[in-house]
Formats: sequence, structure tokens, C-alpha cells
Amino acid sequence: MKKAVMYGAGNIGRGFIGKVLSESGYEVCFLDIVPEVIDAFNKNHEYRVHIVSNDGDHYDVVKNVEAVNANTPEAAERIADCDLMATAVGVNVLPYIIDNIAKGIALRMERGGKPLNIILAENQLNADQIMRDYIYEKLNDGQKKWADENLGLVEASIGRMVPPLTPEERAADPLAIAVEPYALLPVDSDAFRGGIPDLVGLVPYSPFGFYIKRKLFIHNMGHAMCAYFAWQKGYEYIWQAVQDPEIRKMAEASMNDTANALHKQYGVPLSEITDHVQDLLTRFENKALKDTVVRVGGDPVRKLRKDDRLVGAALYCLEYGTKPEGIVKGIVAALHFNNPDDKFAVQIQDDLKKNGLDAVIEKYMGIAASSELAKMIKKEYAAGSEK
Ligand SMILES: NC(=O)c1ccc[n+]([C@@H]2O[C@H](COP(=O)([O-])OP(=O)(O)OC[C@H]3O[C@@H](n4cnc5c(N)ncnc54)[C@H](O)[C@@H]3O)[C@@H](O)[C@H]2O)c1
Ligand SMILES: O=P(O)(O)OC[C@@H](O)[C@@H](O)[C@H](O)[C@H](O)CO
Repeated sequence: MKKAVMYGAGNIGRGFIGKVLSESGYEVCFLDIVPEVIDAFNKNHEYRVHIVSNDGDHYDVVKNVEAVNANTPEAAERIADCDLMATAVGVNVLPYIIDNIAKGIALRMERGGKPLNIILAENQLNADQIMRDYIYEKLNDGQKKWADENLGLVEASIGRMVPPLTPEERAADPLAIAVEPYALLPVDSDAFRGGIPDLVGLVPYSPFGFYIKRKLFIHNMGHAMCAYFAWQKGYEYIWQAVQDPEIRKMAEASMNDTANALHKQYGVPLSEITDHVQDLLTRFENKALKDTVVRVGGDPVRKLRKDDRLVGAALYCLEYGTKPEGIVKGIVAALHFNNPDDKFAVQIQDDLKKNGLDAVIEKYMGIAASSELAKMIKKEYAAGSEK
């Protein structure tokens, strides 16, 4: 059997990519650090994925799985030996998995191994370049040359939404997972080395910039807007946000603004992109998924970065001639996300109090306080304070 390594056995690793790999004929080795999750994989070598929607639910069984602790030398061995690999650990964790990846590459090269393709299932623009830079810092010149020719770092657009389960659900079954039905996996077809693998639901696409921007600047931006407005109205779930006519209208208008910019840059018919917006809004209504406002809005420090969903989308709209009025409201709502259980939200709230809005804009969004977008944000923020 072909072997795959799935780095990260969380929501996306278990609920999406690991499942795709198994269903595509791979024996899947998950690398993770949570002992009860690792033990559970190695006990039964299979797990169930609950597929939920407003129209009903069913379970799929994912077979031929095992797990290895990522903090042991065995992790690099598995990377050296596999036919395909993917990561879904979270953007902030990526720097911590580089050592194992670099060691795996070194072993693979020594053993005359085949090219290594790594599908990057992370919500990060230019994840391929970021990972190549991290990995190359750990390689010698010979290894870098091998990696130039044999290491495929493959950007992917991870559209499937997978919320966290409750502590009670996790305690009952450490591998429990519930997902929405959507299961397409668009990937950058130009990034593979040595051929594109045959995976269930794979959509190889080039130029991939279109898909990655559509994902981050329409899907994740609209999602984040729903979450931050929902927080202000005291909702717990995303489906509640999107059923609120005021929130839905603002999210939809902003998603359509990005759709316009994408249409202008890539020439994809506008109706095709706005149809996708409507489909997303329907998917956000998935009540059975129980996706939460605190998950989707979590870590506003990352979500407010210049290369992420809100500020990134606003700058993109400005570049293509649209004033991002709605997205700016979303940015301001993110600045009001004062969830005491989210350390990143607390950090922004502290900085706002101590250092003021200009400093927060420059520090977290990476744009000048005198820039056009910053001026729009400040105007909207002040208008909110006057209410
Ligand atoms: N959940 C979603 O709906 C969704 C959808 C699309 C994309 N994403 C993106 O996918 C990525 C993963 O998100 P997720 O929701 O699966 O997160 P998650 O927190 O559920 O999963 C991350 C997994 O990585 C493991 N991990 C953490 N540190 C590790 C380490 N040093 N070594 C090995 N494993 C480690 C964790 O134990 C966990 O199992 C993120 O970049 C996220 O933005 C998530
Ligand atoms: O994972 P994050 O924190 O980058 O973003 C939160 C959600 O928008 C995200 O996980 C989506 O559910 C996912 O990208 C699927 O589309």
C-alpha cells in the first residue's frame, strides 16, 4: 500500500485530508503530540467521521490509519519513507514542525528517495514560499539542491469547515469529528514534483492565486465578518450570524466586493464567483455543524495581518478600484472582539487601551496609520464610538 504522512491529527487532518488520503488508497500515518489521540489511532486503526448538514447526517469509516508521536525520531523516519505528505497543524505551529521535515528530507535524500510532495492545508497566503524559507534554513547546500528539484510544497484551498467538538464529545471519543459535506480539494497543480497524485476530490488548478485569494478573501473574510459581528450581538454559532439579516447583508456585500476584484484580476466570470458567494452563505447556515463564533473569530492577531482575510481583502479591493466599506466594518468589529478566553484578543484590547488605535493599526495590520485604508478604519472606529 502507498504510504502517506498527515502532520496534524486535528479537525482538518482527521476530518478532511487524512480521510481523503485513506479513501485514495494510502495507509495514513498521523503525526501529532496529543497522547490520547495517538493511542486511539493505534488501538483500532480506524475512526468515524460524522458528516452533518441541515438535510441529515451519516458516518464514514476511515481505515488503515495509525499515529506516531511527532516529538520522537520516528516522525522523521516516516517523512523520509512516505509517498505523499500533508500538514494541517495551524499557521502558528508551522515553525515548530520544520525540524522534523528537514530531518526527513535529509534522510530521504541519503537513501536516494523519490520526490516529496507536501500538501499545505493551512489558511495562509504564500504558504509554499513561507515553508520553503523555513525549511531551507535547516538544509545544507546539497540538500537545498535536492529540495529545489524534489520538494513540492503544494498550496491548497481548504474549503471544508470542521468545528471543534465539545470537551464532553472529545472525552467520549478522542477521535470523534463532525464535518460539513463539502469535500473538494483545490491544489496548485504547478507545485508538484514527479507527477500529481490521484486523490479523491482533488482539483489541480493553475494559476493557483485565484483559488487561494477566493478562499482567504471571500470565504475566510466573510466567515470572520460573521463571527465578529456575531460576537457583538451575543450569538454563539455562525449559523445564527448568517441568519441575522443585518450581518448577512454586510458579509454578502463584502464578499461580493472581493468577487469583483477577483473578476478584474483573473477574468473569471463575475457570476461564477458570486454564485460561490451564495453557496458559501448557504454552507455557513449549517446548523448541525455547530461551528462557533469563538473558533471562527479566534486569534484576531493573525486574522488582522496585512496578508490575511480582512486587511488583505480590503487592500486587494482598493487595488482593484473598490472601496471596501463593508470589510472595514469587519476590521473594526475584529478590534472589538474582546473575548477574555482568547489571548490574542486580550493582547489587542490591552494595546488599544495602552497605545491607541494608530499604534494598533501599524503593529497588527502592518499598514501606515496615514494610509487610505487606515483612515477608513479610524473613521469607522470613531463613528462606532460616538454611537
Ligand atoms: N477547521 C477548519 O474548518 C479549517 C478549514 C480550513 C483550513 N483550516 C486550517 O487548517 C489548519 C489546521 O486547523 P485545524 O482546525 O485542523 O486545527 P486543530 O487545532 O484542530 O488541529 C491542529 C493539530 O495539530 C496538532 N499539533 C499542534 N502542534 C503540533 C506539533 N508540534 N506537532 C504535531 N502536531 C501538532 C494538534 O495537536 C492538533 O491535533 C489551520 O491552518 C487552519 O487555519 C481549518
Ligand atoms: O482556521 P482559521 O482560524 O484560519 O479560520 C477560521 C475559519 O474561517 C476557517 O477554519 C474555515 O472554517 C476554514 O478555512 C474552512 O473554510
